[in-house]
Amino acid sequence: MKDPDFDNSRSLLQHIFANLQNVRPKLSTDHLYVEAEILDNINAAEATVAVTATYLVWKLTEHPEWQQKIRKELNALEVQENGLISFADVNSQVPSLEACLREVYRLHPALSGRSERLVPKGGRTLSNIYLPGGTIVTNSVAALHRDENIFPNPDHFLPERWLEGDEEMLNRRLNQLIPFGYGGRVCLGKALATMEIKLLIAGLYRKYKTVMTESSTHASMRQCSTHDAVPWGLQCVIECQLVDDDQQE
Ligand code: HEM
Repeated sequence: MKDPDFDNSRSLLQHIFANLQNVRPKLSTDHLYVEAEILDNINAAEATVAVTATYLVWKLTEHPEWQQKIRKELNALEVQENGLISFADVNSQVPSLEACLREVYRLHPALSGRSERLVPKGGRTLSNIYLPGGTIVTNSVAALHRDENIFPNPDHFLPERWLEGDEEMLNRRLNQLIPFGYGGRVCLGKALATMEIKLLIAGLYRKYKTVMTESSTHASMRQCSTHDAVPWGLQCVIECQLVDDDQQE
């Protein structure tokens, strides 16, 4: 049987070609352009997810009590016929994982460098400063994410800040959490990245616990750079130990 939605859907490559043919027919065979576009997407999707997943595993290893909370919530989920739990359930019924991931997005954004924007024609006044049209402006993700008025004890990994408190404060925190950028050029892979990371963590911590090794330390895990910001030590070495079914916390 044919699925009309699937038959009508296009791959990214088909979109690029269709767009080129409609808008810039002369460039329709410009392979360099297409290659650059594809490489751009691969690059945007690869290290960002790896860096975020690495720091989430590291933070959970440093804070085993959060591993236990996540595992407890995962174990309460229905197991499907294929032996797996569904992403819909992981996404909606594991609040501890959501809270830990948000804390990692806040403390260790994979990209915290420039996301430039151009001030529109006519200029704009921001915080009482007039910016002429055409000015390139940017923001500081680190300053927003470590604003102590919104995130008390900003340098500490405190997932509970996403699970407690009144709704107004939670919304202010969410509004100030922008690891994927903001506005018209916000990251296109935000939902995919979050799905990949949550499924990875769910798969790992349902069966295993992770413990520290001597090879990775607070110093070696310091984040460097603002673009695909990997740890200084260029690695995160932890040990995975199978959790015995009888010893499930
Ligand atoms: C945790 C993982 C990721 C993080 C932290 C991240 C972060 C970002 C940031 C900060 C931007 C710039 C947004 C802006 O200028 O406001 C961006 C853009 C982009 N990202 Fe991601 N990203 C991630 C994963 C992905 C994935 C998995 C894909 C694709 C499958 C992807 C595709 C893109 C694309 C295509 C853009 C350019 C959007 C545009 O300019 O219109 N990203 N990302």
